[in-house]
Amino acid sequence: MTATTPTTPTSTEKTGARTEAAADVITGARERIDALDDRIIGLVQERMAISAVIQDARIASGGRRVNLSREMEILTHYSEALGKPGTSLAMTLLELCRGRI
Ligand SMILES: O=C(O)C(=O)C[C@]1(C(=O)O)C=C[C@@H](O)C=C1
Repeated sequence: MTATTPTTPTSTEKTGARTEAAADVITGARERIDALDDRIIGLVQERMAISAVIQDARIASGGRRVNLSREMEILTHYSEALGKPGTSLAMTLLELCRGRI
C-alpha cells in the first residue's frame, strides 16, 4: 500500500468549475450567498420573536395560539410571490414561529 499525502482541494475542485475563471465567479457569488443566508436567518429569527409577541398577547387575553385565517393570508402571499415552493416556505416559517399543529 502506498501512503498518500492529503492535499488541499483546488478552487476548481471546490466549485465544480472546469476553469479558474469560472471558479473565481463561483467563489465570489458563494460569498454573497453566504452573506444573504446570514441575513435571511437573522430575519427569520426576528420574525419568530415578533410572532411570539403576538401569540403571547392573544393567549394572555384568553385566545388561541393559532389564527388560521391569518395563516391563509400568509400562505397566499408567499405562493403568489414564489409559486408552489413559496407555500412550502411559508408553512416552514409558520412552523418555526408557532410550532407544529
Ligand atoms: O399574526 C398572528 O396572529 C400570529 O399569531 C403570527 C403568526 C405568524 O407567525 O405569522 C403565527 C401564528 C398564527 O397562527 C398566525 C400567524
